[in-house]
Amino acid sequence: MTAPALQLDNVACTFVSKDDPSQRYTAVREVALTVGAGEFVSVVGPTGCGKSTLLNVAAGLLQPSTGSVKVFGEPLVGINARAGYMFQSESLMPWRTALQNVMAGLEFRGVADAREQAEEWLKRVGLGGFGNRYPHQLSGGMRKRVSLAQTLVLDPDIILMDEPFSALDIQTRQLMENEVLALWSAKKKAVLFITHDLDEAIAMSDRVVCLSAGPGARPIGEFAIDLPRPRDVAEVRVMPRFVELHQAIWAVLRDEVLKGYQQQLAA
Ligand SMILES: Nc1ncnc2c1ncn2[C@@H]1O[C@H](COP(=O)(O)OP(=O)(O)OP(=O)(O)O)[C@@H](O)[C@H]1O
Repeated sequence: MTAPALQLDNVACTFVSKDDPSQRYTAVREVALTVGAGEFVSVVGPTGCGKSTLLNVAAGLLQPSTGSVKVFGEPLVGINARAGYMFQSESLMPWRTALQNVMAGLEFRGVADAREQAEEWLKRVGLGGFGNRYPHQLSGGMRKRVSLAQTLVLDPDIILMDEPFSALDIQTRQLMENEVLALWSAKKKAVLFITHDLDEAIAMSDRVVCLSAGPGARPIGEFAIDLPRPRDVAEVRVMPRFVELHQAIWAVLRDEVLKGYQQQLAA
């Protein structure tokens, strides 16, 4: 049996409290999470529960306080070199054109045909004619496409996405979600996708993992999404099975979301 792309075992992350440095805050604890090679897994949970923290652990940007992280069976040491990331915030370099942004990682690696590969990826994300534009000359959706090309051009075995489309309007967002699914199904990389949007999680994923509210957030439910593929994220939402899955997952998540919301109000 091949090792999972990503395996978190008994992971906990404790931070020094921002309000009172003498206090410690345990964001997540007892987290076991696996993403199989080629599997698309989403993590959903209330606001502030620790979703980004887990993604940072998977990326190797944050060392967990306890527990272990394995990447294709090997213990993760330092940055996860087999993963590419796409974050919520803009990650493009404003002084570089779209093409130069997509090329940057390949250049850094010393790849000889960086320009050709970057041009190819810009075409794949529908921006063939826009390589010479600077980020400020592109729409929000286009900038996300450039980010996507920038991530995928490096051909990572694991793709880590932290609410990548949350800033987009709903139509652009659905287009991007479908594009990601099409690209993913062609290459079948492992994806760990963080979102607070349950509809998006169900529409995209093979599996949805629910986290409890913090402190000490941990997985409290896991659901296999047995909807047929290929999927159109807008069409799949009206399928009876989608509605059933949504109800089942929301039943697990609802109280936790309320708890998370109340904690935010109290903070
Ligand atoms: N470096 C840090 N130092 C102190 N506390 C932190 C640090 N990083 C995260 N936290 C705390 O850990 C908790 C989890 O944060 P995290 O950003 O992972 O949540 P999230 O689920 O991604 O939130 P959201 O849904 O709002 O994006 C929060 O209470 C946050 O304030």
